[in-house]
Amino acid sequence: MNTPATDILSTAPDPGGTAALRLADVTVLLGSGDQQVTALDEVTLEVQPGEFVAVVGPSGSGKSTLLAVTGGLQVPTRGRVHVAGTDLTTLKEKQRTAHRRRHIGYVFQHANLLASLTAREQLLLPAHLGGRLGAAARARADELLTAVGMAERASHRPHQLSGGERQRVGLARALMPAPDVLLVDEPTSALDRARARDVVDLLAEQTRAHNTATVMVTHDTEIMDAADRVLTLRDGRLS
Ligand SMILES: Nc1ncnc2c1ncn2[C@@H]1O[C@H](COP(=O)(O)OP(=O)(O)OP(=O)(O)O)[C@@H](O)[C@H]1O
Repeated sequence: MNTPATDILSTAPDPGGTAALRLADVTVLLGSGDQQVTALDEVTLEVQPGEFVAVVGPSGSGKSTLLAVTGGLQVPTRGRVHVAGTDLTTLKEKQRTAHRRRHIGYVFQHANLLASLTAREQLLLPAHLGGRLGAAARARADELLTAVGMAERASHRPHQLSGGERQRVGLARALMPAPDVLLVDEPTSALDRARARDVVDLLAEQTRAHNTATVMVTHDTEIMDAADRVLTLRDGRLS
């Protein structure tokens, strides 16, 4: 009997599908021997463009490992990680770095701004270092600073900004290369409740405005409602 065409199609390899981010059966083992830990255990996750997913989990549940693997900083022991249609696990380190710079934006726990640069310069630095600092980069930086409500503080340095304002600059900087995937690590841990709410609402808004597939890891359960989907990580398993 012939196999119907639909069956062939449904089983055909689909490297990325429509998802901007796709993790398939990702397992990460860390350490060795008696000390070996399963940091991620068969994690499968798809995130569509414009979707904001929050991953909550207690300390040691695998949140940092999930971000490291998704961001191409760490290669999983097993499984596949597709970002913008490319399987990061098949790339050599140099290609992976290039793919990461082009397709992934990162918002850090403490913004990680450079002390000597103004807010605007933080956004322009990669273009400057890459010899691409032209009118288009400047216009994009200004547009993003406006989008995150920081246009009037564009000339301020980090010590002249509040924690929430620094996070806004960090978000604008992450959006500069128009990434397909935005990875966010505990963005509210240094903020009071009102500022945490502002930052997470802004993340949701910017995810939609820029059509990024956003994954935020956090242990802060009060900010979860801003996400489209909330997943829980426990002992390396995602549910
Ligand atoms: N280099 C390593 N060698 C062995 N085990 C490790 C290593 N790094 C992390 N682990 C373990 O892997 C598990 C997952 O760690 P991970 O840092 O991803 O958790 P986390 O949820 O981010 O924790 P936290 O919220 O405290 O930062 C933990 O049990 C941790 O102890």
